[in-house]
Amino acid sequence: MLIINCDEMKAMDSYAINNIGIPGIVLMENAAHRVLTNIDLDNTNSFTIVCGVGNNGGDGLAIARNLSLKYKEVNLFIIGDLNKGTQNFNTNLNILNNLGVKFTHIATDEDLTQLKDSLNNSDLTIDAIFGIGITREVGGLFHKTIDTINKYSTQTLAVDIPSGLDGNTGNVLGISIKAYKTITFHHMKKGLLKNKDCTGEIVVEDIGIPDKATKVIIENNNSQDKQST
Ligand SMILES: NC(=O)C1=CN([C@@H]2O[C@H](COP(=O)(O)OP(=O)(O)OC[C@H]3O[C@@H](n4cnc5c(N)ncnc54)[C@H](O)[C@@H]3O)[C@@H](O)[C@H]2O)[C@@H](O)CC1
Ligand SMILES: [K+]
Repeated sequence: MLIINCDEMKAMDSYAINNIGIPGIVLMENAAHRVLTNIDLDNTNSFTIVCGVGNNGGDGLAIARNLSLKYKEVNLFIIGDLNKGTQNFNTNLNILNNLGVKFTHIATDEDLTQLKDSLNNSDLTIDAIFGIGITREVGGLFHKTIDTINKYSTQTLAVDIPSGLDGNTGNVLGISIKAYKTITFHHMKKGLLKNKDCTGEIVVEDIGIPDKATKVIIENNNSQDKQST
């Protein structure tokens, strides 16, 4: 099994998008479908989905759409500055708006009460707050949101990486989602293997990034390592 770090994953995503020409939104849609195949949809009917405003959040929005198209009960929450959404996050949010799928923006502590009620009444929680793009310790309302999810969710499925976990080291950056299952994309990330307490079972899913992207990035890194020794 190939085990990679977050920078390598970002470089592979970028190579697939910019050099091979696969639009990021296609990878995002594939990611959403791969998450869905890991859910027992016959026995899971109500969902709380919590999204950040990066591409991990975009995955969460695509999952929300696909579930609502299957007539599942979806309670969608978004945390973060809505003016700073990534392009693919915004594309998915626009589709949801056009479909009339509503969301709650977690902007104050009071919004956590609604989150708590939703978590108490859902069969499954989907964590799409942060993935490989986490850059610092989790504080403030993000910290409280993750804490609320850990306290009230019956079971939480993490998209790519449990939010708050450092995908390279497995360290908890202040607080982390405790998932029963993590669906990670393309290849295993180093940090996931170091913190089973947060990841639960780990499943690696193919989202359509060609092997060529993996090979080019690994070869580049190997030749840089040789040059620096
Ligand atoms: N690059 C791509 O096109 C693809 C990305 N994918 C998904 O996108 C993820 C990576 O997306 P991004 O690079 O946008 O990063 P993330 O979505 O993981 O996180 C970035 C967002 O989190 C914020 N942030 C980071 N640390 C924070 C902290 N401690 N407190 C508060 N806010 C914080 C950033 O300001 C930014 O808004 C992957 O994990 C995967 O789930 C997949 O959709 C496949 C395609
Ligand atoms: K996540």
